[in-house]
Amino acid sequence: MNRWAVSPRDVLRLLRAALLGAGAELAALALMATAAWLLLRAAERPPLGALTVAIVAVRTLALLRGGLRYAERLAGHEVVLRWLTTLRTRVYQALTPRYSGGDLVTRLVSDVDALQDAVLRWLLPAGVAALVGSVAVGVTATASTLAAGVLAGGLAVAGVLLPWLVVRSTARAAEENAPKRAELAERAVELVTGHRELVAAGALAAHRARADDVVGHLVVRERKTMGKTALFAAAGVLVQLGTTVAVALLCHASVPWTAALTLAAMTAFEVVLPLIGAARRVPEIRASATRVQAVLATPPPVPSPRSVQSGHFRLERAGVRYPGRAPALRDVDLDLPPGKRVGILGPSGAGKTTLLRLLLGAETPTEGRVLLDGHPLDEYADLPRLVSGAEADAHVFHTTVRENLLIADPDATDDELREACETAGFDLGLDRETGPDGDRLSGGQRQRLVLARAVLANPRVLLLDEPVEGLDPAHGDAVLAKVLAKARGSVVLVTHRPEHLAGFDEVVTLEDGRALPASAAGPRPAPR
Ligand SMILES: Nc1ncnc2c1ncn2[C@@H]1O[C@H](COP(=O)(O)OP(=O)(O)OP(=O)(O)O)[C@@H](O)[C@H]1O
Repeated sequence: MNRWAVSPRDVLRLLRAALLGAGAELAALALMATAAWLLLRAAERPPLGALTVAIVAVRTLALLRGGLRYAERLAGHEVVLRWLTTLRTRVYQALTPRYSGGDLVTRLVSDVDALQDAVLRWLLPAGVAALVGSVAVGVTATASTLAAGVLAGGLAVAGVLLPWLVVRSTARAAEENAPKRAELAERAVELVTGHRELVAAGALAAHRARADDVVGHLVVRERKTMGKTALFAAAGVLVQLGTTVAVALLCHASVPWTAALTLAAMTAFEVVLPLIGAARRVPEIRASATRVQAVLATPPPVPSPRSVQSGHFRLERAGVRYPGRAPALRDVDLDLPPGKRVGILGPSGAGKTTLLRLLLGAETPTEGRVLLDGHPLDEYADLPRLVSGAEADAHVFHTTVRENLLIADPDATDDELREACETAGFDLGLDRETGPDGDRLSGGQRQRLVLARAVLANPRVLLLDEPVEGLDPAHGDAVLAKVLAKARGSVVLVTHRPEHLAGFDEVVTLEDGRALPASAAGPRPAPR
């Protein structure tokens, strides 16, 4: 099996579908030719016996055409659906470690579906058209090589040149429209997510007008492209007419045989002409295929069997730089053996969350190294079991409080869940619905639910990102003290309040992504 997950059996199945499709179209072609021959031969009033074979052939071919078309649809869909099942599994396996949410769905559903269209609407019809066209040219050659040459030329123009022109013009239009499409997507998202703010500022109409402008621009461009495609399709019909007339004039055979060949030529175009319309989707399919190929080409990180031993983290001159931005973090050294408590201070944007994300393995250092027991973090499959916590953007599942907590400890009893809630200062009932990503909770409740989950998980390395920021100071201090008292291993606490770090083993103060030297960071908190 190759990178595209196409097995030799798939190729055979595809070939079978193409042969069935070609059979159906050839039956249609023969039906037209035989019917024309029959009509004109009947006009010569031959004995009925001379027409019997043709009469039976017309009936047989009509039945055969329908039957073969049905069989071709079945065979074509069978091969595509089987192939897509394997391909989707491969793409999913390659995607899950690298993407999530909408991006994953887009790549998995839209891109792979586009490949289905590539086979059913493009590859199979093109194969069938080539087979039918070749047979039509071959049969015409028995009467006149010149007519056969003209037919071959006409079919090549309608089946190759015109679809290629459509692909070229659609691809160019897509390229030109890409910035406007991106702008439209951005404006649409702004209109939806920022609707309330836009209404409050009285700017909704202006924003909507700008979005309408973009839509108007795109509609004009789309119409132009559609117009061009329609012109190419019309040109295809003209080529069909011209070629058919030429075949009629150039075939020096009996009248019934000439009529049969002429109608056969015309019918051959019926198989080829749909390729012009189908060519419109080629650029889109090509883009999807490139994206799927890129996903499949990069082997997914294979989690090694390495499992955590002592759980000793070490940052060595670690840094993170987002493209086109000043470094979010640089040259940070940190030693975090089991049981050590480290506090992180620093102004907004100093890189505190980025540092936690490095320890979680959610961010890869662009400079330096982040090691766990001496090995890079991506060598561990079970990292989330060791290190977790209450990150600012932790996900709240759309279910009840209980289910959200049980994720941290599936065996916990209701009493244990309540105890964790109490520790985190979270006072809603366990059956309370949380809504999508916790939007039926207040900001503070959401934050404390995430904290209760971290308490319940009780990991060997607990990371807390400003966990009591929304609470009033006295209540926040009490909650934090309880949470820290329950922590069984190392703790890294990001906070704006140095008094939270009393008793911590080390305090790192970040500024512009750098750790300040200890003397510049102010007095160290009292030891525990
Ligand atoms: N995904 C991202 N892409 C680009 N820049 C980012 C990204 N995430 C963070 N940054 C930038 O990196 C810098 C550090 O961000 P970080 O979230 O670590 O700061 P912080 O100290 O946690 O701030 P705060 O106290 O406000 O939460 C900031 O300048 C931020 O704008």
